Amino acid sequence: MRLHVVDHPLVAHKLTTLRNRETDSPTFRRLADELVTLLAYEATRGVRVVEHEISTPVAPATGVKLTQPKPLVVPILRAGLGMLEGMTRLIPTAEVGFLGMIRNEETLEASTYANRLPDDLTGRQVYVLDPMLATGGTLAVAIQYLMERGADDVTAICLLGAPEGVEHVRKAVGEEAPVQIVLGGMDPGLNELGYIVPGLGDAGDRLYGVV
Ligand SMILES: O=P(O)(O)OC[C@H]1O[C@H](OP(=O)(O)OP(=O)(O)O)[C@H](O)[C@@H]1O
Ligand SMILES: O=c1cc[nH]c(=O)[nH]1
Ligand SMILES: [Mg+2]
Repeated sequence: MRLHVVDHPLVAHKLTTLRNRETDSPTFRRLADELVTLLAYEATRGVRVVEHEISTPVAPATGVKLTQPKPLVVPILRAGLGMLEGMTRLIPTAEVGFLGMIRNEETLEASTYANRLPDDLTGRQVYVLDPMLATGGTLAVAIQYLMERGADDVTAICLLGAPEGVEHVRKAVGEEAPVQIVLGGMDPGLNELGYIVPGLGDAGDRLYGVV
């Protein structure tokens, strides 16, 4: 499993405003959207392409195009939905599947309440979207599930992560797994409620309001 923490001043600048408790929901949504596009640019360096012959107005040329089947993007509801548009702006032809997952706020265990994915993911390259990687319980379950269904290359894009979460996912999927985690920032740790510190609070609530 590979970890890439994006080191870019624009990402750090946008993350700072995102974290600020004074930032309202519309601004939070816009920033999450902008951030995912920046992170996705890094996260898709390994997107699969094949050679493609075209003719320019001047001469024949060999370029590349995305392979078939197209990459699958999987936002983890609810908060991951706030990253979907920014991702599909970069890969408009990607297919989109959905996983609805919720973390029990007492036990911190993740459970799945919705699943709308292609049945067979054999050989698929999958991009998972979830703004927060805290204990890692949610992401570990999601990645293991996608790999059980056949995905052979999984990249998770998260706005913020904590070392505990990264290590949990690493242990769950295994060191050699074809899994990559791309983070906009890595915070020092978690508090006793399992929240990332300093973090940004509850990403779902900040995107969509408290339910
Ligand atoms: O790494 P973990 O400890 O598992 O925590 C991270 C998860 O918690 C949040 O979702 P939440 O359960 O709050 O659901 P929501 O998106 O509906 O708010 C977040 O969006 C992640 O999915
Ligand atoms: O800090 C955290 C941890 C889990 N989920 C969130 O939305 N934020
Ligand atoms: Mg939440």
